[in-house]
Amino acid sequence: MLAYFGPQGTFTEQAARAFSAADPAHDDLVPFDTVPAALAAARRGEVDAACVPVENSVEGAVPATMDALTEGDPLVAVAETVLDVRFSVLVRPGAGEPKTIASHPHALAQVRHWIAENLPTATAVATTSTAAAARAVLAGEFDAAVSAPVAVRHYPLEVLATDVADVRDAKTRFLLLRRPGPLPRPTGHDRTSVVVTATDRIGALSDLLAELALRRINLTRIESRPTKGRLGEYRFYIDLDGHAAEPGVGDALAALRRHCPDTRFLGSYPKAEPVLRAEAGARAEPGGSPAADEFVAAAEWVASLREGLGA
Ligand SMILES: O=C(O)C(=O)C[C@]1(C(=O)O)C=C[C@@H](O)C=C1
Repeated sequence: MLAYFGPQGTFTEQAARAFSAADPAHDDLVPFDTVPAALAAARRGEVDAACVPVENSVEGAVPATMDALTEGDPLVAVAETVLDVRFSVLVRPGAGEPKTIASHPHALAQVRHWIAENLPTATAVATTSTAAAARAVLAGEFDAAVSAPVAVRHYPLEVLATDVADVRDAKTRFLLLRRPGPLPRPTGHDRTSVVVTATDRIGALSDLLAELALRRINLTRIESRPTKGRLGEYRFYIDLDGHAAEPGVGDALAALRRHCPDTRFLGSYPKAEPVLRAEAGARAEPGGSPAADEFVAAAEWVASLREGLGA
């Protein structure tokens, strides 16, 4: 069973269907109304895995996911997928000019200009998800919903506009998370995610990042969120190229853990779009760690010293 951030008709449901198509073990999809609820079901073992959004190319990180990943028992990502995001605006059949337009805050932020141009008098209202907005429009709570195009299959509404997006080629990345277990096998196009809390001292963050640079590991994303403890104390969510099974990445993870004992591993998993990232100039070589051979050779050398076989 696979939990997803629902209800039915969210973009996350589409992502969950992509994961389920790739792995027939996930043929039973169960919607949850919030990201924390979907992740909690995976933590309790009620479902095998949970699918949640993690970042959008226009609006950035999904804070609900970031917070829920560090609160409670660990979960690790085993796969990711990226979806194109374009919206449909749905209304009740025969309704007049919408006075209210509802959606997930990330979705509203991606159609702000469209609303200003096409429904200038409508008030935007936040709902828990794009599909929750469609459900609320059906119930008469709001007049229009900014939804995933598939939502109209689940809710008998009329399509006022399709292909709505202020930014062309917007994309959202989704993770498939489960309780810690054997890692997916390295593919040569992997990503590793980790959360660290940097202590409040000069150079703390730079020291952490230097551990990656020294090992020639490409950092693909860094986001911060407050720890919610002291003002000014932050967690850093780090994505890097490579797999924990690779010597250089494993070595870097150990170094991060030495700096920061509450480092939380969030998984090593195949990248959804290795070619696009490479084209963007993030890195030319496939595989996580260009220096993998050097790490193996150096570790073998140290092992031989310890055995008294080398110098
Ligand atoms: O509400 C949904 O349909 C979702 O799946 C969530 C979400 C998001 O969190 O960004 C996913 C993709 C879109 O960017 C808008 C909303």
